[in-house]
Amino acid sequence: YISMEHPVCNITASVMIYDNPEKKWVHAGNSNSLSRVQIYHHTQNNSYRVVGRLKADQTVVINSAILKGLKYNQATPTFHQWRDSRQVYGLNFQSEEDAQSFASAMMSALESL
Ligand SMILES: CC(=O)N[C@@H](Cc1ccccc1Cl)C(=O)N1CCC[C@]12C=C[C@@H]1CC[C@@H](C(=O)N3CC[C@@H]4C=C[C@H]5CC[C@H](C(=O)O)N5C(=O)[C@H]43)N1C2=O
Repeated sequence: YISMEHPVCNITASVMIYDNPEKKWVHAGNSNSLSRVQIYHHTQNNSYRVVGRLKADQTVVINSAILKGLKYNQATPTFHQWRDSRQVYGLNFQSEEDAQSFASAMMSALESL
């Protein structure tokens, strides 16, 4: 099977989802544990998505399309966030370097859309 999607980055982060009614951030997958967060590039239709899986049990905790015009907000040097049609996502990185590495992969994905 030739997968049409290829990871263009692969970073460890804690994934958070904003609970709008409660007005607070919650840990995705209800687990304050680390996830492997990847940006996948679907080569055939030149689309991208962010996929995150808990390291502990591979639960998918984020699966969000990166759409043209997405505003990626680097709220702090180690907490970045963005919205999609359904939710607001936050990534808590372990270092500024990891955050920058993810941000540059996100930015180049956005530029190529
Ligand atoms: C207009 C808008 O959506 N603005 C967004 C940010 C944003 C800007 C541009 C493009 C996309 C986004 Cl998501 C926004 O301000 N949001 C999205 C939902 C929550 C929030 C709205 C209000 C609050 C004010 C403080 C800030 C926030 O939540 N922060 C700032 C960075 C900080 C970092 C980490 C997280 C982890 C837990 C901690 C907390 O909530 O106690 N926390 C925060 O307090 C985060 N907030 C937000 O990020």
